Amino acid sequence: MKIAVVGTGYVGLVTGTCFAETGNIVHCVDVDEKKIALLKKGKSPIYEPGLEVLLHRNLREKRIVFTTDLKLAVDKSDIIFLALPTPPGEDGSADLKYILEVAQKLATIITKYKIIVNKSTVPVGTADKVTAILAEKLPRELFDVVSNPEFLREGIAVDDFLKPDRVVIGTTSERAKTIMHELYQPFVRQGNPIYFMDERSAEMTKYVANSYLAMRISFMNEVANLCERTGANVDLVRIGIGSDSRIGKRFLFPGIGYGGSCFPKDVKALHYTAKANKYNFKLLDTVMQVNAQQKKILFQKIKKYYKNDLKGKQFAIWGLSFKPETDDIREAPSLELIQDLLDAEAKVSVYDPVAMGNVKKVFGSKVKYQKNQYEGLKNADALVIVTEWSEFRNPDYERMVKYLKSKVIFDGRNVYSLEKMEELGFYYNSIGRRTIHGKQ
Ligand SMILES: NC(=O)C1=CN([C@@H]2O[C@H](COP(=O)(O)OP(=O)(O)OC[C@H]3O[C@@H](n4cnc5c(N)ncnc54)[C@H](O)[C@@H]3O)[C@@H](O)[C@H]2O)C=CC1
Ligand SMILES: O=C(O)[C@H]1O[C@H](OP(=O)(O)OP(=O)(O)OC[C@H]2O[C@@H](n3ccc(=O)[nH]c3=O)[C@H](O)[C@@H]2O)[C@H](O)[C@@H](O)[C@@H]1O
Repeated sequence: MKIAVVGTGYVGLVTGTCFAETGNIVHCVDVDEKKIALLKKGKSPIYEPGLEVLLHRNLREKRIVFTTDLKLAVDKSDIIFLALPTPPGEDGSADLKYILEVAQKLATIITKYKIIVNKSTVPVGTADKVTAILAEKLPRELFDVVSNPEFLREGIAVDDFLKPDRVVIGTTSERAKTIMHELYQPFVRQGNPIYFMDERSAEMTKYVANSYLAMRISFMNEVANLCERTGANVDLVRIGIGSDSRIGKRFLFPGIGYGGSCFPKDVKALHYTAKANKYNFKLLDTVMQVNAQQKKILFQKIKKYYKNDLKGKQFAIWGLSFKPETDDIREAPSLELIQDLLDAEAKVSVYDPVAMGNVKKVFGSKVKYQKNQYEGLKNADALVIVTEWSEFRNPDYERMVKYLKSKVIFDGRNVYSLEKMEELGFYYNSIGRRTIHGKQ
């Protein structure tokens, strides 16, 4: 099949590459010339495990083409995916300007039947808005607008796209349904379902999935805070409840709040949709409040330990991205923590396997960037673990003990067992578990 993907960010690039991988001819379009130049050379502008291998293969086989020319891509394709940003506006609503601008352009380019697919996360009613824009200039039989939300996670995006738990397709057009069904067949061969529904329900499904997951995290963060106050261990509670198949084991990890480009913005956007429809969605308010509070939890623990005097104290931070296996720092808890530490006149040195370049763009020379995880520990008053990268899980404890000025760890991700920390004599303060006071 012939496909265009407009927008080559996290979603567009993975979508385009995976469609090419199943034999389709894909034209990927972006307005960012630098990105397109890199991609033409087979270099991914984002860190996403496994992506570059597929990119190289499909470039070599000429199944994927990168261009800044929207008309060329549309002329060569039958299905046009929109994988454009939908950032939050001032009021929390999803800003649709990128989608609607491209829809205006498509209305002047399309000359034969095309399916326009909203891959971006867009509020209920967006398919109707795009349809209305196209219908101003085009006869109705020349296009269908489909909602096909994406559920991939960064860091495991290729796998998620190639083997989705389900594919959701919102369309009431039989013609579009048949084509979309054929396109997605290679991805659901293991028996995972394609759910066809109307456009509005598909649009709503995406926001509800993200908001529900965000709610689970906020719920577990509150449980963790209560566990700390009652002497229970949240990790044991998590295992205890997760084995109930009605609850499930996944996405119950407490931490320092959800970040990333999607949960924060999508919860806000659903909240806005509720408000716009005169519905007071109380749970969503709480999900956001709890998350904002949880993002401060490590800083509060640190402040308490040092009795509010952080001036001149030196902290080594491990992990900056909003989660492991990505260089994405959008809404990452690390950013807020670093800013709070700097405001308190502490010294901060950081290490992350892939996200340091992005953090440098935010903090410049205000913090020290270390070439490995141990360097920053030299003379540091404490280690602070913010992102649970695998390489932090089984570290060289001897070096840690040797380098750190004091054996103090604040762990926002429960990376170490309490027994190990006790054995090594660390002061160890984690989330939802008792504090180990250690031997200094
Ligand atoms: N990042 C993620 O893991 C997921 C994101 N989504 C949704 O997918 C959408 C896209 O998200 P990301 O890929 O993360 O965004 P992104 O910001 O990484 O990529 C968007 C791309 O669109 C390009 N662009 C902007 N205007 C353009 C135009 N007029 N023509 C062509 N290209 C243009 C930008 O240059 C950029 O490369 C959002 O609605 C997001 O909520 C959905 C599922 C997962
Ligand atoms: O719409 C999107 O963009 C995507 O948003 C999330 O994916 P992503 O943001 O890549 O990352 P997640 O793995 O969901 O993690 C989000 C945040 O929640 C936190 N988290 C996750 C799981 C958990 O148990 N506890 C927890 O605190 C992570 O640390 C991270 O900050 C969803 O999981 C995807 O299904 C969705 O497609």
